[in-house]
Amino acid sequence: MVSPKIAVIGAGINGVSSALAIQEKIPNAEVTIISEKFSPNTTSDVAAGLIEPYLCDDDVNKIIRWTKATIHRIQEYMAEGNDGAEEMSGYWIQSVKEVPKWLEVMKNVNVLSEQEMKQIAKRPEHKFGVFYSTWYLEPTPYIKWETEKFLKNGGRIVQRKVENIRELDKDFDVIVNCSGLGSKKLVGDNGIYPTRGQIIKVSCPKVKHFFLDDQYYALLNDSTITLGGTKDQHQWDVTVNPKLAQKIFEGNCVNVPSLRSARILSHHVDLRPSRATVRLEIDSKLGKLVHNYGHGGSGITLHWGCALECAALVEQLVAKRAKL
Ligand SMILES: Cc1cc2nc3c(=O)[nH]c(=O)nc-3n(C[C@H](O)[C@H](O)[C@H](O)COP(=O)(O)OP(=O)(O)OC[C@H]3O[C@@H](n4cnc5c(N)ncnc54)[C@H](O)[C@@H]3O)c2cc1C
Ligand SMILES: CC(C)CC(=O)C(=O)O
Repeated sequence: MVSPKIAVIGAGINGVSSALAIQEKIPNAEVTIISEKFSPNTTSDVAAGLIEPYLCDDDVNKIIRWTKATIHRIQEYMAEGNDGAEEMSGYWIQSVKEVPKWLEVMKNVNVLSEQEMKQIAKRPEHKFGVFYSTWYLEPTPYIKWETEKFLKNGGRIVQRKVENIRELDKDFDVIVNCSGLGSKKLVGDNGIYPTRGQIIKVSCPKVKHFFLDDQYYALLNDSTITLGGTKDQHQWDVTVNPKLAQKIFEGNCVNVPSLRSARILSHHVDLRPSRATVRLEIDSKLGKLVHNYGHGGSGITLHWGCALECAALVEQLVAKRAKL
C-alpha cells in the first residue's frame, strides 16, 4: 500500500508530539515536520513545564483525559532516566474557596485546614488552599528526545514558514496544523489571541515546594525555579519589562520568603496561544486538514493526550483516502 504522506506544521511541543504519535499510529506514514522555528526558540521552550491546567477553559473532562495521558507519558519518560521531569509537591493558594475537578488527576491532595492556612497564608487574600503533588516536564530536553525518536523513525524536518496551507496540497495527503498562535494568520482563526507571560528563571536550591496563588507562581525544575507570572490578554509585546520583572520577583518573595536569596539567571517573555477551546478537529472546510492548536497556558499539560487524538483523526483521513 502506498505510504501516506503527512505534513505537520509547527515544531513546538504539540507539533513534534503529534508527528511522533502519527508515526506510532500509522507506521508506514511518511511524516514531515515543516516549521518556521524549532526548539529552543518556540513558545513551548519558555514554559515552566508544570503539569496543571491553566488559562484553558476547555471542557474539564477533556482536560482531565488529555492530562492523564500526558502524566502517563511523563512516567514512561522518567522511567528511562531522562532529565527534566519529576514529581513535585506544593501549595495552590486561592482567594476564593473552589476545588477544581482537575485536582482528581493529582496525587496526595490535601485541602488545607483553617489551622494549616494560618501557617501557609502570606497575604490577606490567601483564603483557601490545597497541597498536592504533580509533575514538571521541562519542554526543551523533552522536545529534543521526541525529535530524536521522530528522526529515527524516518521522519523528515523542513525549516520554512508556510504562507498558505494550500502550498502543501500537491505534496501531502494529510496536513496537520500545530502552528499555535501562528494559526491566526495561517488559517485565519480570529478566535486565537496572545496571552503575554513574563517569567524569571532563578537558582534557589533550598526551595523544595512549588507555590501558586492567583497572581504569582514559583515552580520547580531540575536545577532552576521559574517565577511567574503575568497573563496579559491581547498583548503582543515580547520584550522583557524590567518593572514587571521586579514585581514578579517581589511578589514571589512575599509568598516564598526563601526566594530572597535566589540568584537570578534569566528573564523571558512569550505569548500563550489562547482560545476559548483547544481546536483539535478535522477541518470541515478543508477536508485533508487536522488542527491541534490553541492550548493557552496548558500546552505542556495537555500535549500527549492531544497528540494521540490528533493521530487518530489523521488515521481516519488516511483510511478514508485509501477507500477513494
Ligand atoms: C511564560 C509561559 C509559561 C508557561 N508555562 C506552562 C506550564 O507550566 N505548563 C503548561 O502546560 N503550559 C505552559 N505554558 C503554555 C505552553 O507554553 C503553550 O500552551 C504551548 O507551548 C503551545 O505549544 P504549541 O506547540 O501549540 O505552540 P508553539 O510552541 O508556539 O509552537 C508553534 C510552532 O508553529 C510554528 N509556526 C507557526 N506558524 C507557522 C507557519 N506559518 N509556518 C511554519 N511554522 C509555523 C512555530 O515556528 C512553532 O514551531 C506557558 C506559556 C508561557 C508563555
Ligand atoms: C501552570 C502555570 C502556573 C504556569 C503556566 O502554565 C503559564 O504561565 O502559562
